[in-house]
This record gives sequence, structure tokens and C-alpha cells, in this order.
Amino acid sequence: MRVIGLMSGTSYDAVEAGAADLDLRGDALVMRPLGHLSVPYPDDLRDLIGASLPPSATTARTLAVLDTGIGQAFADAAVRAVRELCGGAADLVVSHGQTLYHWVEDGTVRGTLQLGQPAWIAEATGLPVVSDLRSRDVAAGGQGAPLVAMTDVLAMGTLPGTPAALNLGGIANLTVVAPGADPLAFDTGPANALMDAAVRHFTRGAARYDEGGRRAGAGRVDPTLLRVLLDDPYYRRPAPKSTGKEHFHLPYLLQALATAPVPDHDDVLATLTRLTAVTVADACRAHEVTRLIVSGGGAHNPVLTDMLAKELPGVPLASSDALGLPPDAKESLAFALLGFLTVNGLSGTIPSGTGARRASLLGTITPGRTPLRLPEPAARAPRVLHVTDEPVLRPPRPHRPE
Ligand SMILES: Nc1ncnc2c1ncn2[C@@H]1O[C@H](COP(=O)(O)OP(=O)(O)OP(=O)(O)O)[C@@H](O)[C@H]1O
Ligand SMILES: CC(=O)N[C@H]1[C@@H]2OC[C@@H](O2)[C@@H](O)[C@@H]1O[C@H](C)C(=O)O
Repeated sequence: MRVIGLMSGTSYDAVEAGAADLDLRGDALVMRPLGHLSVPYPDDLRDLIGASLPPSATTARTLAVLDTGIGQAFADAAVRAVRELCGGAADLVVSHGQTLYHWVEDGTVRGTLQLGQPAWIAEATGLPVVSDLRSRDVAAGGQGAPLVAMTDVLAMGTLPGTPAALNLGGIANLTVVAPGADPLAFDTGPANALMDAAVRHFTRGAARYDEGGRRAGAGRVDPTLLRVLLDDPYYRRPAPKSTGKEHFHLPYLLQALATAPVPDHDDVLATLTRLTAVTVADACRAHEVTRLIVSGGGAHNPVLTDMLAKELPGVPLASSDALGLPPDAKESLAFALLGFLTVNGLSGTIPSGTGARRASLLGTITPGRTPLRLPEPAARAPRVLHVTDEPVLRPPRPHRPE
């Protein structure tokens, strides 16, 4: 099956589209990535998302405008992915949408809202769309996140020791696969969320992030500010747990700076970069991780990855390329994989990861232009992911006239 995965993360800068051919072969799920596109949000839409995220208040009208605008932006990315990545033909689109609010109370997720009306994608591509992949896990008592855990576990299962996959997006998440134990997956805290908020604030919106970690590299860590930030009880909460920009936003940072003022902006960035490195490293140490496979935009920040490597001596860091999953495409490919599982009747969650009562069939399906035809449910769930450059789909059967 040729599947397109669409994702925009907590940094809400672009729609990431990843395409892959996927096939179930016995115990294995075979994936052949076909490429990846990053389609920036139109400026006015990105600004509206930014203005609507917590702690800002919003209106029902704005939510309707966002649902349509994000749906249309995802539809544009899907159309381009069909044309540019899939040679003009695909079978399925899987859309994460844009998280507007992840509602967590005392560690329990009560709801999670991803916008981006899938009807726009189905209408523009004619393809069926799997969307709203988090809600079912929340209804089953889970965190609804992180959902990349399924891909991580299938991809890392054959590695020796205790490997972990780390994604450094706005929020950092970690999937740990220890031998003889159920997999764990959780958000460790901010990856770039506070760093990005600081850069936008200090440059009055002229810069969106600390490119190459240059500002952090020029600054010095402020121990008092770091201590104040590390005092957040989120870090001490055991897994399963998830968080988001409802918690780690600019006013949160400004409050910490009011308690521990740091005049030099580069020193603030050095401290926030260190905060990410320390909280990720603490999580890795707590679970005795022996190797770390890194993806997400933060993998392009050498100051961050160097700090992380220093915090974790003896733990080799590798890019997710090592698993055949390009760091900027991993999340979109992971959602392609989840939608593929859904249409094949297979659950997409690992209860020990999200904390749900049971594994769930994820998502809502919007039919394409023709009646919905799903494959027969698969006889068994895959245990391993093989990523390959080789063609994986059987060539279409030659047409025999009646
Ligand atoms: N060259 C770079 N130098 C430094 N940081 C970078 C670079 N490229 C990307 N980043 C950081 O990565 C962030 C985007 O990462 P990514 O696209 O993985 O996040 P996301 O998918 O939106 O978030 P999440 O995974 O939390 O949903 C940027 O906002 C920036 O902070
Ligand atoms: C609610 C939500 O959108 N959560 C995101 C967010 O961004 C990173 C982290 O927090 C992670 O838990 C999750 O996304 C990834 C893709 C996931 O579900 O695996």
C-alpha cells in the first residue's frame, strides 16, 4: 500500500509529508520510504496558530477558520506528495493535523485537539484519509502521546542493549526498549519549545529559532535560572506522561526569568539548551539507556547534541538515519505507518507507552472519491520494521481480458 503521512508538530512551521510503500510480510512490516517534503504554512495561518495557542484565549470562529485553513494546507501538501513523491498515485493519506490543545490535568489526559479538517484532504486528493489518531487512546485511558513509539519499538527491537529513540521537536519524547521489559514512551519536557519562544521574544519575531545553536554556544549557563526551571514537578512525574505548549510557553519562561533574572540573552539560550540536555539525559539515566537514536529539528543543533553527549558519556548518539528513517521525515513516516495499521485492522498503540487500558485501533476514516474498501484485517501484528530501498509492493497483476 502506498501511504502518505502528514504531520505538523508543536513548532507549527510547516506541514511535513512523508510517503512510503508499506507491506506486511509475516512478522515484518516492510517500509520503503519514497521521500519527504516540507511545505511551510502560509505566514498568516502560522501567525493565527501562534496567536491561538495557549495561554491565549480564542473564539469558536477562530477555531473554525483554523480547522479550514490547516485542512487546506494539509490538502496542498498531500496533493504535492502524491505528485512529487508517489509518481501520481497513492492509496491512503494519514493526517495528524495540528495540535491546538493537549488537555492534561494532574497527569491525566482528558482530551486532545488536533485541527485540520480531513474532508479538504479527501476532496483534493480523492483518497481516503485516516485522521484524529490520538483520541481513541485518550478514551482508552492513555496519554494519546507519544504515538511514534510504535515505529520506534518495531524499528529498534532487534538492537542490542537498551536502545532509546529521542525526538527533539518543540517537545522532546523518548521511547525506551529494554530487554525483557515492556517498552516505555513519554515526553521528557521541552526540546526547542522554550528556546524558540526566547528567540522569538528577544528578536521581536525576526528569528524563529537559534540557528545552529549559535546564540547558546556564545552564552554561559546560568545555574540559578537552570535550578528554577528544573524545579518543575513535571520532570519528577513517572511515565506514562505527556506535555505540550500549554505548559512550556513564553509566559512560563518569563515567570522563571522574573524569579532568576539573566540579563544576557545568549546566556538565557545557553541555559535553556542545557535544560533540554539535562532533562533528556536524566530520563535516559533513569531507564539505563545504552544508545540513543536522535531525530527532529533539534538534531540540527550541534550545541544541544554536544551538551547531550557530554551528559551521557558512554552512550553513543546516532541519527535515526541509522534505522533508515531520515530525522526530518521520521514523524510523518511514523504516522503513515499508524494509518496503515488502522486500515489493516491492527492497533497502533503500546499500552505500556501511553498508559492506556488496552491497545487501540486508531483514528477516524474519511472516504475518498470512491466507496471505502479496506483490506481484510491482518492475521497478526508485525513484530519488526524493515526499512529498505528495494521495491516492496508486488507489481500489479497483468490484466487478462474476460
Ligand atoms: N539548523 C537548526 N539549528 C538549530 N535548531 C534547529 C535547526 N533546524 C531546526 N531546529 C529546531 O527544530 C525545531 C523544529 O523541530 P521539529 O520540526 O522536529 O519540531 P516539531 O515536529 O514541530 O515538534 P514536535 O516533535 O514537538 O511536535 C525548530 O523550531 C528549531 O528549534
Ligand atoms: C499532543 C501532541 O501533539 N503531542 C506531540 C507533541 O510533540 C512532541 C510530543 O509532544 C509528542 O508526545 C507528540 O507528538 C509525537 C509526534 C508523538 O505523538 O509521538
